Parts: sequence; C-alpha cells; structure tokens
Amino acid sequence: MPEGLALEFSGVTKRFGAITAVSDFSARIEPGRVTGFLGPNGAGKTTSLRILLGLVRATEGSATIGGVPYAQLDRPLQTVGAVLEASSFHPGRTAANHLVVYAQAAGIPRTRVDDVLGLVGLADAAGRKVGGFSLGMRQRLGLAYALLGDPGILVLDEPANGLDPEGIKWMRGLLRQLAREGRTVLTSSHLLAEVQQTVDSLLIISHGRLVFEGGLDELTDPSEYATVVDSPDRNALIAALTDADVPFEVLRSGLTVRGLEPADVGALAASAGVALSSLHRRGPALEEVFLDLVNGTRVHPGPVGAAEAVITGADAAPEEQADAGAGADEQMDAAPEAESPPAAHPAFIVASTGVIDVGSSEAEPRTEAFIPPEAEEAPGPDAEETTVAAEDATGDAEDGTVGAEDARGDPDEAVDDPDLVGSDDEPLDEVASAVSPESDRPWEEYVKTDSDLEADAFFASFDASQAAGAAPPEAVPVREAESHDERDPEPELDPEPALSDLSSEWVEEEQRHGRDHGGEQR
Ligand SMILES: Nc1ncnc2c1ncn2[C@@H]1O[C@H](COP(=O)(O)OP(=O)(O)OP(=O)(O)O)[C@@H](O)[C@H]1O
Repeated sequence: MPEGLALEFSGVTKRFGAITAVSDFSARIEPGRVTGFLGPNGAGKTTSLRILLGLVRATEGSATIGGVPYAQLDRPLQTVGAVLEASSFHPGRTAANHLVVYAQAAGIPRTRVDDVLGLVGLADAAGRKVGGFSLGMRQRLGLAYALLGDPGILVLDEPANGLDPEGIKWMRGLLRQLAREGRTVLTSSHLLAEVQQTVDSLLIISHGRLVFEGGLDELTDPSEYATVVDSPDRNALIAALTDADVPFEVLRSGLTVRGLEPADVGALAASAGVALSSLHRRGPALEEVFLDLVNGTRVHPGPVGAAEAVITGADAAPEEQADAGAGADEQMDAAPEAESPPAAHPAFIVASTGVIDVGSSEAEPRTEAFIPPEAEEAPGPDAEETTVAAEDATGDAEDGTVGAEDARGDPDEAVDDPDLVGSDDEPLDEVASAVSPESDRPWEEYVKTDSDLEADAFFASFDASQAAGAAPPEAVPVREAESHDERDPEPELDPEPALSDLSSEWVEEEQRHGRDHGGEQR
C-alpha cells in the first residue's frame, strides 16, 4: 500500500507583481484523511497547490511533501497524483494514449493505464479521442492521470467540476476510500456543501490567508446550537419544560431550548409523559459560517491567528455574528460527521494536469521558450517569469472569468495595500519582470511562471528529440469538439498524432486557445 505522507505549508507567500495571491500561509495536511481546501474564487487555492507541486515558486516560505520539496522527490508521479486542470488534453489523442505517454515517461507499466481508466469509469472510452469528451469525462481522465503512479498522496483542485450528481457521489466515495487506505487526500473547492460530506478536516483560505483550520464540527461554537422540540400537545410540553425550570422560546416551528441537547429534552418530555412530534438540533448553516469566515464577519478562535488574518469585519458585534449564521435547521445527525528552484530540477517536467518525470528540462534554454506574441511588449523573454496580457491568459473578465479584481474587491485598495506590492528584493525575477505596480490595472496582468516556461521547454525539447519529420497536427477547435454528438461513437477529429507530433506549433496553437499545457490556466 502506498504510503501517505504529511504535506506542510510553512509561511508561504506568493506575489504576482502587485497581487498577493497567498499570504503567510501555514498548514499541515495529515495522511489517512480527506482535507478540504476551501475558499472563494481567487482566494489562492490553486496557487498554493501549485507551490506545493513545484509548479510555482513561493516568494517566501516553503511547502513540503513528507518533509521535502516536490523537486526533491525521487519518484514524483508515484508519490503525488495531482489534478489541477482537466481541460488541457490533446483533443486528437485517445484517453488511453494520453496516459500511455505519461506512463512511459515515468516507467509505469502499460497495464496500469487500463487499471486506472477502469477505476475512474472510463474503460469503455479508453479508445475515444479526448476531443469528444465531456467536461466530466475529462475530469475523470485527469483523475486517472493522478492515480497512474498509485501515489500515496492525491492533490485535487476542484475535482467535482463538471461532474454530474452521480459522478460527484462516485468521487466522494473514491476520496473516502483513498483516505481509508492511508493516503493523504487534499481536495479544493469553493463550495463547502460540495465537500461537507467527504472531508475530515478543513482549511479555509480567504484573500490568500488561512482563516480556519480544523474539523467541520469546529466550524461552529456549540453555544450557537439550540434544540427545537414540538408536541401535538404543545401546552403539555410547555408545562413540562416550565416545571423543570428549562427556559425556552415559542416559535412557529416549535419550542427552542438553549443549553440542552436534544437527548436531554427528549428524556425530559418522556418523563413527563409528553409525546413529541419533532426533536432536532438547530444551528447556523455551515455555508453561512463559511461565508462569514471568508468575508471576515466571523473569526475562528483557533490556532490559525485568524484574528490577524481577517482584515475586515473582525470586530463585528457578536449579535451580528450570531444572526448572520443562525436560522437554518440542521438534523441532529447531520452535524459533523525556496530557495531551491523547482523548475530547474532536471528530473521532472510539468504537464497540463500536474507533473511528470520525463528527464531533463534543460534541453531548451529558457530564452527560446515559446513567448506568446502578446507578451512581446512585456519585459524581455530572458526573465525567469514573463508577464503576458491578462485578456489572453486569464480570459476576458466580461466573460465571467474571475480575475484578481473580483478576488480583491476594489483594485485601488489592493494596490494601496503595501502587503500586495512585491518588494524590490524579491528573490525571483518574476516581480521585477511583472507589470509595474504603478500600472493602471496590475490585477489584470498574468505573470508567466516557472512552470509555464518548463512546459514550453518540455514540448519544444520533446519535439526536437522525437520528431521524425511528421507534420504537426492542426489543433481541433474547441467548439468542434464540444459540439460532438454523443451518439457518434467516434468524433470526426484529426487522426491521433504520434508522440513525435506533439510539436511546439501545436503547443503554441493550444496556448492561443488558452490551453497552456503546464502553465497557469487563468
Ligand atoms: N500567473 C498569475 N499572474 C497573475 N496573477 C495570478 C496568477 N495566478 C494567480 N493569480 C492571482 O492570484 C490570486 C489567487 O488565484 P488562485 O488561482 O490561486 O485562486 P483560487 O482560490 O484557486 O481561485 P478559483 O477558485 O477561482 O480557482 C488571484 O487574484 C489571481 O488572479
């Protein structure tokens, strides 16, 4: 059985130019549990996970896997399986062939490909081209990739995206099973409800800062709960409570008793011979508590230093805090259940859904890595990380893509906050090469990370070493792939390319479509 190892973030801060994506984040994730990593859009979840996986270098602090940085793992794919982005598969390759590339590169037997495809429910689709896959199928394929090396650690970024209710149920079961086997499972989401039934522990992050660390049952204070009880003979129940000196309020939904558990109230009624029509515990809706935590109107008195972490609303009146979370019924039993530069590591290369270990990345000097035309006006290509226009890299904000502006609220405020401005003595070139903090709209700027350049170099060197003169395939437009009729067993896509066809031209084309293999998918 693969060994689950602890994951640890120690004082991790990541600045992208003027934006602080993660701020002094420390947390420990234990094996044998499912840990939910929660936060609203733009909170810094993906950036934190990328730092953990050696795809982005922390500005400060470190993240380790079993005590060592990702880059120092001997067999990365067999140690950590990651799903960070499910939409970046080559549309012309079959699901099986996609995995075979990674299996070969990591020395994993071909039979494992069939195993994992079966495990994620894609056995029947193994020979189908990924361009015809639904989002949910791509998500499953991403998971198959993560499981390929039978790793003891699973790091999944929003794994439920695109899954139907049946798929979500299946995913929950799988995560629980993996944790039961002793593996470390870290799964991110922006919805508490999505992970509520799965996780043992929670990390909640907001504006890059940890605001909660603990179990679901620790999210709320026991004093926030009350027992709601009712009887067909309400007068008899009122008399029984009054005789026992138990204070209560009469509500339309029943009598609310504070300070007594449902079992105690039930016993009291039984001893008075009063039949009950309902008896349950009522507390703040967990989703409300989650929102209060991320909005700063609730501060968790845990060891995370949340009081300092939450910038606004921390001094809201206690009544307001209680009101904000109260009101939703909850069934009794529903309650809780850097210095070493990773990109230069010769033993791994970044792939779209995580990391693979396919030998040296040094083949292509970084200066020759693909630089999108949009980046040409940005600081020079010899910078370690390069700024590119946000519209191409992050999608148009008007399309609904959440960018830094959404995440940070008032952009002017963000720029004025000294914490959000990269300092001149940053150890990385990225800050120097990023948009200047004086820029009008720094939050819209995309900073090309080490992993972007690693991916560029990987595909370029792959092409150089494998190409046998075959013409590169035309990239299949997304629209064509997405409009595929499921009744057609095999979409009319381009022929499946050979490994040697994975040319840099294709990568460029993919990047123009926003499917940056291995890079930041903003
Ligand atoms: N390469 C980059 N260049 C510039 N800004 C970036 C880059 N990557 C992330 N950011 C910014 O960092 C912040 C945190 O982003 P991140 O993707 O980590 O958040 P998230 O919690 O994963 O959000 P979501 O749930 O929407 O995926 C955002 O403001 C984002 O715009």
